[in-house]
Amino acid sequence: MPKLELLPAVDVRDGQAVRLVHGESGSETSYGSPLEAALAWQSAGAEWLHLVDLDAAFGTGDNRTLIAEVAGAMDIKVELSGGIRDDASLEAALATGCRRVNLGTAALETPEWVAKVIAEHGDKIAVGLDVRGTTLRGRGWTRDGGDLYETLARLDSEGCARYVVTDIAKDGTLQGPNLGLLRDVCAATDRPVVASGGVSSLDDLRAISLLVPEGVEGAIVGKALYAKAFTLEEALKAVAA
Ligand SMILES: O=C(O)c1ccccc1NCC(=O)[C@H](O)[C@H](O)COP(=O)(O)O
Repeated sequence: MPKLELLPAVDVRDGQAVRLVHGESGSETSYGSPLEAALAWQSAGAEWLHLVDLDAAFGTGDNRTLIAEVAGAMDIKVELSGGIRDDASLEAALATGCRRVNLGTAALETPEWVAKVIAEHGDKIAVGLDVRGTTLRGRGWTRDGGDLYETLARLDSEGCARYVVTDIAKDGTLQGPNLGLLRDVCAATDRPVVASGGVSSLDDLRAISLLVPEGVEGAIVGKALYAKAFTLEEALKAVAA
């Protein structure tokens, strides 16, 4: 059985690595230099980095230069998220050398464009399904954007390669992942799913690992690492078994 991939998160707001609670603008705790954080996860053995431009997601500017600098400094695979909504932002994201990008708002607001870029870029495109209940949220998770399962069916039919699934109610709370949601999404699609939001302990990661046979491929870990609930080395060991 393949092991669960771990993606330590670096979310960037106003040039700083931050953690939010429920993804809400204004709830951030700052953790300093994004580059230092990313290099620390890389040194600790990460194979992936989940890198988010929160200002681009919220429409409060962007950290494009810094994001490119961080992505460019990584020897590991980078998943880039936040505010990628048109040809220019997609081009800039892919030009960082990242392995793949997450589209969120665009999948809700400009489905034709998303279908086109999925056809052009294949598995370089993942779609972030960020939900409250089963309602998708866009624009930095501030606006409702339709039904999760209807959108999933549409994206599946367009050939979307992978989904990053976040329960916003869990994100940044250290309350544990929504395993039921992950199971339900895996049952609704044959594409790999990356779990995001709420991981608080090594047991949470072991519980997500048990969903690998159902289709969960990876888990994004943010707050738990910054709060030192466990180290990345411990997390990698926990999912290696
Ligand atoms: O990814 C986005 O585009 C995004 C937009 C608006 C608010 C938050 C956003 N992402 C947050 C993340 O991807 C978190 O890093 C991730 O869910 C980790 O959560 P946690 O382990 O609970 O800190």
